[in-house]
Amino acid sequence: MTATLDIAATRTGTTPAVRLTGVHKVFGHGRAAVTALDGVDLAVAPGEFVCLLGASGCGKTTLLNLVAGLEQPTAGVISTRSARPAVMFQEAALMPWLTAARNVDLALKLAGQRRPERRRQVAELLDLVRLGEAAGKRPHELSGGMRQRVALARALASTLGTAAADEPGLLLMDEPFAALDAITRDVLQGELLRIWRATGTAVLFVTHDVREAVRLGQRVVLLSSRPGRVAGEWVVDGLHGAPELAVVEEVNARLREVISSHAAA
Ligand SMILES: Nc1ncnc2c1ncn2[C@@H]1O[C@H](COP(=O)(O)OP(=O)(O)OP(=O)(O)O)[C@@H](O)[C@H]1O
Repeated sequence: MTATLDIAATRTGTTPAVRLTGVHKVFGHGRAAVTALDGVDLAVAPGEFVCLLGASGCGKTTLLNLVAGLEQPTAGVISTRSARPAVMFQEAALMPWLTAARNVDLALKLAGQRRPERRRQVAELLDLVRLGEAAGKRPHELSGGMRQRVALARALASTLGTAAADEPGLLLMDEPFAALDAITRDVLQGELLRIWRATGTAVLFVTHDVREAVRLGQRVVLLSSRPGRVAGEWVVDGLHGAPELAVVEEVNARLREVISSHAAA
């Protein structure tokens, strides 16, 4: 979708935080081959918050894994400005034997930070996610929401200490709040927006929840299923109240269309 590329380019006049051009991904071979993504073009501007929305199995995680460098595209090009995109998943996956502070410290260490700076950075990152008081607790002593806060601090830590450290980074989030209860999810969505504004990082956020996508994103990109293609795009920046609800309705309607056309195929 050239429209997507143009939006990202004209917003900043600079290189996008990530750009996918004609990206295909096929798993397996022959009759067993599954085309997960089929010619996806997408760009996220530096500092932009983009939500990638789609039904289960449409290729959202595959796309994120490709951007993270965990998988290679079958065809097409992916370029990222940030040397180390940070990744956050549905499960916090913290080291259970390390405290919250040591989990964040480990990410800083792996990012090449020296010990004297790390102490200050750990404290700053835990403060940023409002967990300063819980620095000495181990994951089993924390609630699900608190564990995700640590995971967020760790993800942000992993973007520090690179050649591009002074540039705003890229945070890839794969349904990070899906396993949380509704109240905690609501709180963490607000926290994420605060942290995004404070850090200026670009965010590519995967969700299957239309309301979450419209609340969080400046732009919502809808993927169709099997194969995953960009099937719609909405600029939703700064919508509140009735306009926000109207867009939720519109995106829901398009999502239903995409799902039913796939079911009929
Ligand atoms: N490693 C793999 N090997 C084979 N097929 C795969 C692999 N990973 C993903 N797929 C297939 O690619 C398609 C897209 O999967 P993906 O996990 O990216 O979807 P998703 O939109 O993230 O789904 P969900 O919302 O359920 O997590 C699916 O048909 C899936 O079965």
